[in-house]
Amino acid sequence: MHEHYDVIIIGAGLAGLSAAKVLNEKGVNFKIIEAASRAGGKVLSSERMDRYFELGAQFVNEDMTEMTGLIKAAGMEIKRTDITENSVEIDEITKKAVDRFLNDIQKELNAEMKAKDERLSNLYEKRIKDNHLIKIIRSYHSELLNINPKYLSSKAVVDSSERYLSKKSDLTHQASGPLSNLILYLEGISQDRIVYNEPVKEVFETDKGYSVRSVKNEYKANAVIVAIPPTAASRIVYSPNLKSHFQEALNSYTDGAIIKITWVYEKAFWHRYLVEEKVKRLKGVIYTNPEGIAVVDSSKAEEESRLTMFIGADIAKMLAKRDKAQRLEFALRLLIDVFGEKARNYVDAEERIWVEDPYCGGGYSAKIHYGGLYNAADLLREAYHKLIFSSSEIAHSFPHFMEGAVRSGKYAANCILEAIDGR
Ligand SMILES: Cc1cc2nc3c(=O)[nH]c(=O)nc-3n(C[C@H](O)[C@H](O)[C@H](O)COP(=O)(O)OP(=O)(O)OC[C@H]3O[C@@H](n4cnc5c(N)ncnc54)[C@H](O)[C@@H]3O)c2cc1C
Repeated sequence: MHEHYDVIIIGAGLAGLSAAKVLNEKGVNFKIIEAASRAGGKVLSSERMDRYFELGAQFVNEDMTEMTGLIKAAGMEIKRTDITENSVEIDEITKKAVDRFLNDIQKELNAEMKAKDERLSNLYEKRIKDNHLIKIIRSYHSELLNINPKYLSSKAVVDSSERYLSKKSDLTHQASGPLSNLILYLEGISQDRIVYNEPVKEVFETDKGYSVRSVKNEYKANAVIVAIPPTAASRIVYSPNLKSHFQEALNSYTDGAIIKITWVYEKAFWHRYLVEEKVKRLKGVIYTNPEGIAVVDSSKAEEESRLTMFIGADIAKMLAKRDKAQRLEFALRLLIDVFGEKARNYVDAEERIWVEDPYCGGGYSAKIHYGGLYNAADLLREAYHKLIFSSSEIAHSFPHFMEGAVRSGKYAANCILEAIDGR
């Protein structure tokens, strides 16, 4: 006999754990089925005796109220990232500031992106004459969207950027301690109702509800929340009615690719950098060659000095195949090109390759490819009978961020509560 649950949640990332928190408050009998041996998904801290690194998500801002609330509930504070108004992003080749330029061009492009769907790269390659500027924009998009812009739907990109409901940068704040504390806090709420190491393979609608089959077990429930990235969800087998309703929307997404490397230094040598004959503080470096790499000052105010490099899209896929020493040397060489040999004198470093992670989507998040349904998120976030999808990608607000995942999980749980008995 299989135990019958009110709700099965597939995935114990932030979306799934946040959905579980709502269901727990309403006394619902639920179970979470997680593919990996740990909860948290793309939130992952590596902790050592003397320091920790955030290997996945790290930054928040003050408009991300669900996340700031959870960080405090988990016993931590919100700390400022050590960047100032005066900080700039520079282009590695021309050594000119690029962030203002990128903002201006983005506003112009957004209007055109909305009008007609195109491959994102076509949009600016047709309109911008300067090849170097094209490279900067391509590099910027490859890192930020972690997919080569030639594969992406421009309309979907602008649609999700409009759902980022903040005028502030997403880098301004961080938790005072490891985000794994937040995951532990949420896991504690669901306690023994999470099973690990059980990738879900099949979801079938039956006369009595749903049958969810993992690699080891079959679970029965009245309702299901599929709280995993849409690309991971597209690899599950569904009963014919679910397949015909959702599969096209799920197949509209493509996985990202990202590698994150963080170095710790004794001194923040990037605090005094000559940009266009003025000493500026660097907030990030956009490299134009190779494409798709950005570096940010990830230090927290009054804490040790850190630089974090994000390597996105094609270059991330290429570097993922090299061994660790080769990859770190390649990344370090880029820092040395910009900052000189002092970049070599780091005291500690940590990397994480997310590329081709089968369950977390490979990058910051999955994105809608050109030719897919640009409004796939709208379809996926509406319940069909008693099944609903949830993930940072499809959130109404702050998609692709932790905040979006939490909001999406809460929203999905409330929809399902309504569907099962109006609680
Ligand atoms: C390097 C990196 C840096 C980032 N930086 C930031 C940042 O600074 N700020 C920010 O806000 N966001 C950041 N993000 C994005 C943020 O991590 C995500 O938006 C958020 O964590 C996604 O949560 P989720 O629950 O939607 O999905 P996930 O975290 O992907 O969780 C999905 C869960 O479902 C499980 N799963 C998948 N398939 C199955 C299956 N078939 N059966 C069972 N379980 C399954 C997975 O194992 C995983 O545990 C970053 C991401 C990365 C990778």
